[in-house]
Parts: sequence; C-alpha cells; structure tokens
Amino acid sequence: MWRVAITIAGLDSGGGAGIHADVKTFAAMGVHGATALTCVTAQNTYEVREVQCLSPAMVRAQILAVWDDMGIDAGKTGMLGTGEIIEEVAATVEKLGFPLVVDPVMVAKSGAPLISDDAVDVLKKRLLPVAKVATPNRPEAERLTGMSIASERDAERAAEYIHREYGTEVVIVKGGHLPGGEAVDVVYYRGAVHKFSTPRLDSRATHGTGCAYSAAIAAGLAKGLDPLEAVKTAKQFIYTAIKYGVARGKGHWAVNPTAWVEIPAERWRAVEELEAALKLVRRNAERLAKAIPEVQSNLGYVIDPRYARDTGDVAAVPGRIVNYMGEARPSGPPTFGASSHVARKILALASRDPRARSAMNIRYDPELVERAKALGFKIAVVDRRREPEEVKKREGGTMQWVVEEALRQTGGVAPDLIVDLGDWGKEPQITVVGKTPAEVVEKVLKILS
Ligand SMILES: Cc1ncc(COP(=O)(O)OP(=O)(O)O)c(N)n1
Ligand SMILES: Cc1ncsc1CCOP(=O)(O)O
Repeated sequence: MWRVAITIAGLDSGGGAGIHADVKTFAAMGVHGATALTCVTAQNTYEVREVQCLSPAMVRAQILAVWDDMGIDAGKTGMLGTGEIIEEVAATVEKLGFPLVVDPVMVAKSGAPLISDDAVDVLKKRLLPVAKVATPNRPEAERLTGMSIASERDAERAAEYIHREYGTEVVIVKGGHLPGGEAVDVVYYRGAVHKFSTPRLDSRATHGTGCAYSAAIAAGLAKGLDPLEAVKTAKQFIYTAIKYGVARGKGHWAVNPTAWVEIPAERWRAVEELEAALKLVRRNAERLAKAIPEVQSNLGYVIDPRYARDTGDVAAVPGRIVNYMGEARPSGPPTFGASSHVARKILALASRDPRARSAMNIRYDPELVERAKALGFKIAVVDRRREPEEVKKREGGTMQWVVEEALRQTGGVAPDLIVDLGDWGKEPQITVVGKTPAEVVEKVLKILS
C-alpha cells in the first residue's frame, strides 16, 4: 500500500533544502510526498535573499486538503518562519494525530535566520510537545536547552532534557557539528540512549542535510517502522546523500537524496548493458579471438561518472576475455571491481569526458590502426617510453598518464582508439573507447572486418 508523508516546510529556490530536499527524500524512500508550504525563500547555496511567509490559515488548509483526501501516515516540519505558523501547525497536528518529526530549523547554513526569535519559545512550548521525534543539531539543541554541548555526553544530557522538559518521545541530537572521526547521533528513546554513527565526510555538500535526514525518518515512520529502525536507515541515507552531493554552486553544495536509488539503478543498468555486449562478443567469438592480446582483454563499463569513485564502480569481466581454442570467451559474468587496468583507464577517461564510459583493450597491430584510420576513427598514439619515472613508480599512475597523454592530443575529447606502443616488458596494445560496451564491441568488430 502507498504510504503518504507530508512536509510542512519552506521553499528554497535553489532546490537544495526545504521542501525540495524533503520530497526528493520521500520519493527515494518509496513514500508519496505531500507538502504544506510555509514560507518562500529566494535562496541559493550561499545566501538567503528574501523570505515571504504564507498565512497560518493557508498552511492549515494545505494540511487538511491532504488529510481529507488521502490521509497522512507521518509528517515532518522544517522552516516554520513565525510563531503564528508554529501555533497553527501544532494545533492542527495535535487534532489529526499523525506522527510528526520536528527539525527545529533556526538558521540556514549560510547564516540567515529562518525563524523569528520569539517563535523559538512557541516551538518549545507548543510544537515539541506534539512531536514524536525531534532532530536538533548541536547549536539548535543548545538553544533549546540553554546547555553548552561539547561532547557526546553533553549531547545525551541535552536529548534527555528536551524529552523531559517538552515531552518529545524520541530526541536525536545530531553529531554533525561535534568533533571526531565519526558523526555520532545520540538518540534518547524510552529512558535509554542509543547511538548511530557513520564516518565523518569531509564534504562541501551539506546544504539540506537536516531537511533530508528528518524527511527520511518521517518516511520510515510513514512505512510503519519502529523509530530506532527509521533513524538507522535515515543515517545511512543521509551519509549517501552527503557523499554524492550536487557539485554545483558557489557555497555549500546541496545534498543528493536521489543517490539512494540512482546508484543501485546505475549499477543494475551497467551490468545489463555489459551482459548484452558480452552476448555480442560470444556471437562474434571467432572474429574477436584475433583481437585478444597476450595479456588478454577486458571490457569495462563505469556507472554514471557523477557517482563513480574507484574501480569498484566499474563493471568488467572477472578472469578477462580470453582466446580459448580460437574463440573469444568471457571468463565470467559482469562484476564490479573485476578489472584493474581497463577500469583505471575508463575512470581517467570518464572524469575528463563523461561520455567515454566504456573501453576494451585489444592486440596492437599496425594494420588494425590503419583500418581504424580509414574508418575515420579518432586515434591517439601514446609512447610509454616517455612516461616520467616518478609516474611509473606510482601505483596505478601509468593508466592515468596514458589517458592524459591521449586526451592532450585530442583536445580533451575521448578518442575512439588509444594506441599504447608499450615499453620494456609491457605489451603494446590498443584501447577501444566508447559510450557503451555495445558501442565498443561494434567498433572493434568494424576494425577487424
Ligand atoms: C527553506 C529552507 N528550509 C530549511 C533550510 C535549512 O537548511 P540548511 O541551511 O542546509 O541547514 P540544515 O537543515 O542542513 O541543517 C533552509 N536553508 N531553507
Ligand atoms: C594486463 C593488462 N594491462 C593493460 S590491459 C590489461 C588486461 C586487462 O586487465 P584488467 O582485467 O585489469 O582490466
């Protein structure tokens, strides 16, 4: 059954925080996202320029319009703007009774206030008592408790205080603003303290973190998860959203809630496409056997370069494509991390030209190069004997150097072929490059015909 979660929050015109972050999160977590907009902000990754809030009655009307039609399984609040809006939201949620996650948003990452000073008191006295979960960060918890928080122990005390003083059932003091190699969230729930941690990411993409995290918890509650299960999943979710943030803008880049579903989808797609290309290899096994070098061949395909970090993100053939009794034969099914050489070349290529996501190494033969030339393929020729000694010594440096040399010749656009003339003890070979593995195999077949 479809579950419905509502975000009662502000709009960030830059799309990084507020209702954009929340609705993306709801979608990625598989619940239907509804919204009750509180305020519009003219905002980007580095500043809030203007703020205009709706009337409390209009906020209530949005919540009721959703409630009267679909019902609401859980909700969350973000930027509420004014004390009057907070009053109205608290009264409405109290009446309807759905579980509410309160992200007590006070200040934007860029430093602009998102709630009036007098409203903080209303938030404490009216909204926190009707909330099931509250997710203050360190400065917000300090403002709600009047305590100074410098350690995990302080965070525990603050969480317990918020529960005791305001009656919120589950209080999470987030660890993002505390020092340490791990980001530890301290959760007070039913008289006990629980901790959830992930490695601290040194990332510029933190705009919208609190929004997406609280939305992920609300999505979990909407699905009927126990609060601790919801927090555990939300913690992994926000780690991924920060790690694969939206690298655009001059300030704090936006978190990327869609990474949660886009990365698994990308990995699935890469394997499917590689499998199809390997079928093409099997159908042309005799012809392709002539292209297999001494070191054997591999055919790799990297996931969308926005998400590619290392060779674990490149699907290839474990045990390579071998020449078995005059037939090209893939030794195993497409697997991530199965290639080192070809994968490193692909990573270097795709980081410069995102369309170049697949490659296959084949035997060097001047005749094949001539045929490729006649076909109009773009060719770069790299003499590895010119590779600087310090690059040779660096683990994995050679593949990167070969690609950089090739791209230097083609003005940064990936060529169809990189001809590597080899070195002492290094077999010369040709790397055929393309957008997809099927395109690469087609190119190899054309050169061989
Ligand atoms: C409209 C709107 N709502 C909330 C915020 C807060 O987002 P951010 O500045 O990224 O802070 P965290 O929520 O991540 O702690 C905002 N800027 N705009
Ligand atoms: C050994 C070697 N050297 C350059 S390509 C190649 C074969 C494919 O290697 P990998 O399976 O690591 O991609």
